[in-house]
Amino acid sequence: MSAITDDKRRIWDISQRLRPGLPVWPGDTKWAQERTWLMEDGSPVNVSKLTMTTHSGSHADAPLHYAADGIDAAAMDLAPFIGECLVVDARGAGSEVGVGDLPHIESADRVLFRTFDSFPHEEWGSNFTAIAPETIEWLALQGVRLIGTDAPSVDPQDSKSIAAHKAVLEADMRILEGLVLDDVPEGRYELIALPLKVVGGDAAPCRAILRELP
Ligand SMILES: N[C@@H](CC(=O)c1ccccc1NC=O)C(=O)O
Ligand SMILES: [Zn+2]
Ligand SMILES: [Zn+2]
Repeated sequence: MSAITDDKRRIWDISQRLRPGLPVWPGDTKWAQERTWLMEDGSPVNVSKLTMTTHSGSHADAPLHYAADGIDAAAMDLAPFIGECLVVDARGAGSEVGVGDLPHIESADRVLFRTFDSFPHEEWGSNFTAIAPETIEWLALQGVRLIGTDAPSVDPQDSKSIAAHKAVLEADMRILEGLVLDDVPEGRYELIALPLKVVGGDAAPCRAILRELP
């Protein structure tokens, strides 16, 4: 029996399906696919072209997104994106997750927030729950290195200060946005969510999963 099938730990795929019609930030690049080589036309293979925003679906922001001199997706260390995490049910937090919405959090390196009752797979929602900058500062003081959310941003859609992203920058934390956490009970899991190695990328899509801890 291969080691792959031996590992019976449950896996939750917390990634959005990348497809035409994928909801994107208003004004951002829509997801598009085009076949460039077709077997039906005699090509030995099918090949496609993708047009997409770096912030497509479940993705990791790079510091370059919120700091002109920030590092890009290809330069980010991978350690924050692999390891034990805590999933927190923050539904009902309202416009933003405040420190008062947090459970007692001890020794968490990574915290993922669920804010949707049901993830909006088919339509863009502008009134998503952001994360208050004070919450990010507090989590940084607890040693948290990565913050994830099912929302499309840690800041409100109309934010001009992007104070939550700036708090992340100050603490040199990492961000995952657009996760799908509907089927994930609160608790501790192994997170694996590796950003594509996009040189110059201000963000990069991830195939994000959670796995039962050993
Ligand atoms: N996922 C992005 C959303 C974002 O910031 C954004 C994406 C496209 C165009 C503009 C954006 N932000 C503010 O104007 C974020 O990191 O928050
Ligand atoms: Zn983003
Ligand atoms: Zn962001």
